[in-house]
Amino acid sequence: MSGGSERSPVPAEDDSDTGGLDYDYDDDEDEIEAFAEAQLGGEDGELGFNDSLNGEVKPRILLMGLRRSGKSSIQKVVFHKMSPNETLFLESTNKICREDVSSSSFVSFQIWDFPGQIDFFDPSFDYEMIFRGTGALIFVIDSQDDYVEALNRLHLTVTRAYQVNPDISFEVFIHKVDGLSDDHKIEKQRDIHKRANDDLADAGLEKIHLSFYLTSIYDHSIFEAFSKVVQKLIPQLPTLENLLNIFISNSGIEKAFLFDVVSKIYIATDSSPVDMQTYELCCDMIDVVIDISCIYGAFHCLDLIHP
Ligand SMILES: Nc1nc2c(ncn2[C@@H]2O[C@H](COP(=O)(O)OP(=O)(O)OP(=O)(O)O)[C@@H](O)[C@H]2O)c(=O)[nH]1
Repeated sequence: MSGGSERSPVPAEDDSDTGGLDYDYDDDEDEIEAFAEAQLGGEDGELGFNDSLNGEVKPRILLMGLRRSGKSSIQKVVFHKMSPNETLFLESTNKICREDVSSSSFVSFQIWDFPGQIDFFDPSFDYEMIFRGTGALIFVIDSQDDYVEALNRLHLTVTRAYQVNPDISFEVFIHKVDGLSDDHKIEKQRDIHKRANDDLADAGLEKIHLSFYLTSIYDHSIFEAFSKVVQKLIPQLPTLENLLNIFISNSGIEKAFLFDVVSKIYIATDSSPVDMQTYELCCDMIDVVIDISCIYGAFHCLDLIHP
């Protein structure tokens, strides 16, 4: 997670990095900080999440997990095009960061990035307010670390969140799997899946559904996983899938994705299974398009329009 001072809106010139594509990252860090201080300090419990967010309600995605599990790296790599190696220099975050992601009518949500060390179950911290407006909760587990504590924390987080809002999608990212062999990955996933579900069953909460993903910022797995999380927040998904089915059956095209170009999240695909290699190929092609449009694209067009 980046230090709080680094979480500033993307500067204007960054538009050129995306070929002038419109991407609105709107950080209201001061508001969040004020909220967190108010909540954690217990001095001003009246400041609520929705009060400070200029009235607009977007689906909220929470990024939670222990310290150094990789939450901020995920956000930076997926939404800020940071190179994975640069995340090595990210500082630990000590406050909640909210980010608005609005690049199209389908991709419009907020990401709330929680510092690992925060005790949001502190009685003075209004977690009900947090979970009430949440669409998806991503819990990040560092697969290269001992995950017993992470699983305890996952259980606590999920059960509390479910009590407040049973409609939340619970997504578990078994993260940093780049350091593991294929066999080891499957083994870890199986173990984490079993332990997490056993914990829920012991608490009589087997109706809570957890989705698991093996992720790494060093390959496309993080983009694929985030795509699936975001898709669950898009009410028009069945319609989009149908349209893509019609498209491939009438065009002879093998596979179709509807992409959010800037983040490389795919918003929908036809109903045939997703093959990682095809997805990666499409992502690479998008990078080429972005690079070329940076050189020849909208930026220069704007020069022509407004000389
Ligand atoms: N190998 C590997 N390292 C990763 C991956 N994702 C993140 N990291 C590294 O994990 C470290 C911690 O990442 P952060 O993003 O700062 O973790 P965080 O969960 O935001 O940490 P806090 O701010 O303390 O809560 C950094 O050194 C990252 O480079 C990954 O997929 N694979």
